Amino acid sequence: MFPSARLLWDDTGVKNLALTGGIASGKSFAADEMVRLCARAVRFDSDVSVRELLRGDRSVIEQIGEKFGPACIAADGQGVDRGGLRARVFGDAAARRDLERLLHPKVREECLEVQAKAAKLGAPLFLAEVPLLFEGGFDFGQDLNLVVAVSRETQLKRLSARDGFDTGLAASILAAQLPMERKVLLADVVFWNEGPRSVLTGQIERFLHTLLPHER
Ligand SMILES: CC(C)(COP(=O)(O)OP(=O)(O)OC[C@H]1O[C@@H](n2cnc3c(N)ncnc32)[C@H](O)[C@@H]1O)[C@@H](O)C(=O)NCCC(=O)NCCS
Ligand SMILES: Nc1ncnc2c1ncn2[C@@H]1O[C@H](COP(=O)(O)OP(=O)(O)OP(=O)(O)O)[C@@H](O)[C@H]1O
Repeated sequence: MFPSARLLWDDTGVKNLALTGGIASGKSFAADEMVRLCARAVRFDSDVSVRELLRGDRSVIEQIGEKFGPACIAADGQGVDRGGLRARVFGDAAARRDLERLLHPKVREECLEVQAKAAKLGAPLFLAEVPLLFEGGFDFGQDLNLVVAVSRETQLKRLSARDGFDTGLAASILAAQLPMERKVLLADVVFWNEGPRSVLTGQIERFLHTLLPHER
């Protein structure tokens, strides 16, 4: 059965959605729009979870210092220097996998906690943004995998406008991710974000209207 068929008929319980895409494809914008359009939705953002671990989890910070060196620790020693760590892991696949092994179980644990809270609250929707959903086999029993997709050209343009990364770094981050075409094939639902923001908003409005016709 097409996975969304059950969701469309079943009006009870929280609908669990995973949202992914490539770097700078528009995941955060799409998630912002989903929670704006569905006020009772509960959201979890893996990138925010990672940032909190890198800022405040003493054991994570110490292990990163030991594994990847002092250039990855902030000058005041209070957290991880994300720029330093980015430069370290996107040039070295083994280091990146090591970092993922340290962080991903913690991110998933937090995701499951927020998901349990959403169910307890009786939220209609739980939305988890997981950039490496397919690469990492991230599974929280989601009903649907949503992908926000753009062409590589647009992705690189938006990434460089937002973060100012040089082309070498941008290419190595993209090389660490499944190609967008693969993500699109693995998706249950694709949002195409090549056009203006209003076009993505329109796609999300229609999707939510179909999934949750009684929710505003
Ligand atoms: C390398 C780090 C320090 C860079 O931090 P920064 O603040 O610049 O980026 P941020 O965390 O906001 O991630 C931005 C985007 O980069 C891409 N990205 C991040 N980590 C990875 C990775 N391991 N592999 C491929 N792409 C990645 C994703 O598209 C993500 O949405 C940070 O991304 C990190 O610790 N990554 C490892 C943890 C991880 O795998 N995170 C992905 C979600 S679980
Ligand atoms: N349709 C659009 N038109 C123009 N700019 C856009 C559009 N959608 C998103 N952007 C811009 O592109 C950049 C990337 O979008 P966003 O941060 O939502 O992507 P992301 O997938 O969450 O990124 P990351 O992988 O780094 O977490 C941002 O600067 C955002 O404002």
